[in-house]
Amino acid sequence: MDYLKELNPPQREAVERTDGPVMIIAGAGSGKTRVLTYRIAHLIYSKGIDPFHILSLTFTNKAASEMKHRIEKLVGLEARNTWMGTFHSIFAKILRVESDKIGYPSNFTIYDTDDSKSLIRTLVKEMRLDDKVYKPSVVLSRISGAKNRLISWSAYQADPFVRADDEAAMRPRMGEIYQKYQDRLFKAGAMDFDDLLFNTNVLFRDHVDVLNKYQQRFKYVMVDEFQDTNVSQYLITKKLASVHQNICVVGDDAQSIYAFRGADIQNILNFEKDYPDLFVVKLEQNYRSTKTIVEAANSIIDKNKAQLKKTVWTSNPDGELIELIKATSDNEEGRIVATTIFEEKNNKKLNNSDFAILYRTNSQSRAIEEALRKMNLTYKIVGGLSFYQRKEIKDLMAYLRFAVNPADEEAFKRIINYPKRGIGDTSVEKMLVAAYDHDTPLWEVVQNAHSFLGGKAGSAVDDFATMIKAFQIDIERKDAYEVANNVAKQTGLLRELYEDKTIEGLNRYENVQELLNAIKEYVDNPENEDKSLGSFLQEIALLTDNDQDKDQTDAITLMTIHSSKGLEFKQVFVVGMEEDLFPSQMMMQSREDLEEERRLFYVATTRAMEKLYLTYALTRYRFGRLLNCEPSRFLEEIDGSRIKVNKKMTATREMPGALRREGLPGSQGFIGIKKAQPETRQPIQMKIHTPSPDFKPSNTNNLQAEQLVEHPKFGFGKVQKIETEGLNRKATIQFEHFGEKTLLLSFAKLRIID
Ligand SMILES: Nc1ncnc2c1ncn2[C@@H]1O[C@H](COP(=O)(O)OP(=O)(O)OP(=O)(O)O)[C@@H](O)[C@H]1O
Ligand SMILES: [Mg+2]
Repeated sequence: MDYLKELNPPQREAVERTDGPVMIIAGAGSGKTRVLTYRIAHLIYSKGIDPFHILSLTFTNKAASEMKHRIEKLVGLEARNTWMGTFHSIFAKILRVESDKIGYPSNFTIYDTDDSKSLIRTLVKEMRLDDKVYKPSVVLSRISGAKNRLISWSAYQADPFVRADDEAAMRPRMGEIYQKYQDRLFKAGAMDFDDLLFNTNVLFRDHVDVLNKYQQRFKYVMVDEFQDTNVSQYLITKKLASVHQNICVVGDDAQSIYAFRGADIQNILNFEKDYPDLFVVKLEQNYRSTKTIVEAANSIIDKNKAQLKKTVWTSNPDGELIELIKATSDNEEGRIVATTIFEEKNNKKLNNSDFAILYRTNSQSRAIEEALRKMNLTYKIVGGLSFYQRKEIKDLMAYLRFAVNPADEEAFKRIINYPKRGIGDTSVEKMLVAAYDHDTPLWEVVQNAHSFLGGKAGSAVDDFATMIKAFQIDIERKDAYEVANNVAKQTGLLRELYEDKTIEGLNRYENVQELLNAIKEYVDNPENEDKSLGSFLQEIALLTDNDQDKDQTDAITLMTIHSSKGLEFKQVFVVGMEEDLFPSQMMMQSREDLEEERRLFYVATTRAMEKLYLTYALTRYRFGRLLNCEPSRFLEEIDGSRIKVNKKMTATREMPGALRREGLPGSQGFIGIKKAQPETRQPIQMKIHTPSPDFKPSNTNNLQAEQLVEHPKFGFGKVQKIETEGLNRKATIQFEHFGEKTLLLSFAKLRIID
């Protein structure tokens, strides 16, 4: 077998240099991931290394499974035994084995972001703080930032700089919340995502014998997308590799796009210091994209000051010019993208899966989805509100979580009175307070609740506890599927959904069935040795946004640029190329932030193999308001000779003459385009709006005309007028997608935006 022939000389060198520290920092599409894949194959095949001794850390679990399959093809089934996955999934597995060393049960729960925010909301309420100042998302990102830099709550409280920051932001009690948050997680036998890494560091720091064991096990350590590792991840890898020193990291500083999550470009620079005898490989040839795309991408990233110098070139043909498309509105942008894909598919005999549509924020997908649906083009959304974030799925999962770990407070709050069994909020609060005031495990309180709740609520809690105990006996004896199936039935959850005969109800019922199918699949899969419910739950908790496209249908991929890292598609559409949207207004506080946005643009363009489209709209609904937009400054930064304005598209649309503009960007710049007339919008009957995650109805007593609001079903809108008729106050609201509606304010649930 001559797999080494499929590599160019520097790639081959990186593959063959298996021992000692190696770093590959190279441009997009130059074969970094390919080198890692072949390197593992080479270790197994030529060096006879037991796959069990190889650890490889990837950005998504999907990337890991693709890599595994590729290696399997090269060296056979043995490859399955390599340790491959995201940092979170690998170290969650290790923590499950070693949890007792740090005082956790082995069946610890993993809290997702919703659970974390809900816990923070509870704490903020208990501390009688203002949740507008201590917003759960803000508090969580502060805590997360600290943990990713390995700052514990006590270090946080002791650090005068951190304190000064919080005080300046009028949030002096942040450190206290952090402490309480960790305490509650611990008592609930739960870890959030950041804890998986933080606690691994604690484990390795305090238990040398454990560290030793894993140092011996992982003789070869590899990290893909190294530019996006944070300090916590870097330290884990460094510790693991410190005995054998066989560590290979690959990445591209130009693609570092997770600074906001604590990724630190400094890791690349430190790496050279930490390993003085480091072997550095340069890969310069791009195999992915046409010359046009490679050159355009180079011209973009050149504008960044902070970057390591490197050259990227390709021997691929020039290919087609990049096409720039202007649309009058976001809806028209969607229509143009859909028709273009339709034409390209026919002309070039492409599949749906050859196309990707990338955007800066998830909310942009709506207009695109509508247009694709109208043209009957199959698509899938990666990320966004995923299957496992749906309410009905979270409900059943909460039952399963609680049965496995009855200390799990967030799961408890979700299910104790769902389906309704007459246990009111006050009773629930009483139980939680009892647990915290007397420092008693929640499960013990629940089992004895009748003694202090009494009456109907008391006996309802009794029944609940009996039911959970029966599930726990099941868990000991049966596989995950049998248990889950039984839980869905016994709790009344399936019945509740079955009896709801609306379309949404039916959908929810089917979703729960789908979850049960997924568990069955998990149990039937011979690759999963541990078929217990606990093991299934852990797997699900660690799914990353990119892991959920299991079905094999031929579909166009829609996703944020962030999720597109490492992937490639024949044709790529980057939509919403507008100032304030991309570069994003929200992220732009400094020059560094602009550079990070630019790297994001570099990532987007370098996903394309054959053809790149860039589109922008002149008007767009954002935050419930029709806004005029200006083309993104990034469009002017691309080498003008690599791009053409799609005249056909702009000319065939009915647009005011002043908007039709010909010629290439760059020369005069086209930021000066006259503002568009807002398109007259027809209310479109479309799917019900999904309310914002933190949707909470506002007090509307002082609601006035011109204010922007969000309605849980009709979405965003602007108040036209307020009228009073007898005792009733009515608001007439122009909704973005549902037209004008008049609502009675005593009934309508509205969130006031500003
Ligand atoms: N020597 C080679 N011969 C042929 N094809 C190659 C070679 N090296 C890489 N490729 C192909 O080029 C494409 C890009 O490779 P790969 O995904 O490994 O690049 P990368 O550097 O990891 O990119 P990114 O920075 O986007 O993660 C893949 O389709 C890969 O199979
Ligand atoms: Mg890669």
